[in-house]
Amino acid sequence: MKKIGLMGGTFDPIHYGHLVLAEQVRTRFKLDMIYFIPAGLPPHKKQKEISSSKDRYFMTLLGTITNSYFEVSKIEIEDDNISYTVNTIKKFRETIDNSSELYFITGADAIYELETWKNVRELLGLCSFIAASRPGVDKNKLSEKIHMLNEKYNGRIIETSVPALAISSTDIRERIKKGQSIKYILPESVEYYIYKNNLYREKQIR
Ligand SMILES: Nc1ncnc2c1ncn2[C@@H]1O[C@H](COP(=O)(O)OP(=O)(O)OP(=O)(O)O)[C@@H](O)[C@H]1O
Ligand SMILES: O=C(O)c1ccc[n+]([C@@H]2O[C@H](COP(=O)([O-])O)[C@@H](O)[C@H]2O)c1
Repeated sequence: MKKIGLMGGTFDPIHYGHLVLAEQVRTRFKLDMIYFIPAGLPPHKKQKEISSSKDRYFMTLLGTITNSYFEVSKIEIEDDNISYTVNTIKKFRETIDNSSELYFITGADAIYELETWKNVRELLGLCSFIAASRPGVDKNKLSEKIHMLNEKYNGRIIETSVPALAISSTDIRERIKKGQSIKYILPESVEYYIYKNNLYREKQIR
């Protein structure tokens, strides 16, 4: 029986917060593999403000390339519909062995929004969730929230903590706009990709 982690995100861009979370969870929960799934059309983000799925896919590929336990899945970016996790899990299940266990990995912020996700009851019946603390999130409140969700939906949300990295994609995009350094916040290859493709810069006024 295999234990497979799924790490969904917009990854605009992928950064060390995502990678540390995934690696810590992989080793702690003895997962055989983690699939990073860049969202095609992320349900809760303003579509026109996000980078193309091609750029986010390439950055996710570059960012995960040095870890042989990490793969990148095109399952959401190849689909023109909104990337609802419940649909992704069902589709992903069709591609793997029936006995495999699926663990959807998220940061604490996603847990607070979970009840707004599509078909949350069905979703929690399809896979376990691993919810990691994230800087700025109160751990007691997170535990209470997880307890409440598990009771209400008969879910399997497991709490874990990872080394706190106060990094977000939003902050990286802001830094680039302001011309500040992003070195050591994300993999160098991703940093190069961003500069080479001129991502996240204000439009030039001519
Ligand atoms: N620094 C971090 N520590 C722990 N979890 C994180 C961190 N950054 C992102 N995550 C988690 O990774 C998943 C994907 O996140 P996402 O791609 O939206 O990144 P983000 O940095 O939160 O992006 P944005 O700032 O654009 O909202 C989410 O479940 C999120 O909670
Ligand atoms: O299924 C949903 O309704 C849903 C709503 C919001 C977010 N998600 C998923 O949660 C993951 C993190 O989302 P985000 O917006 O923080 O990058 C990503 O895989 C999204 O597809 C899923």
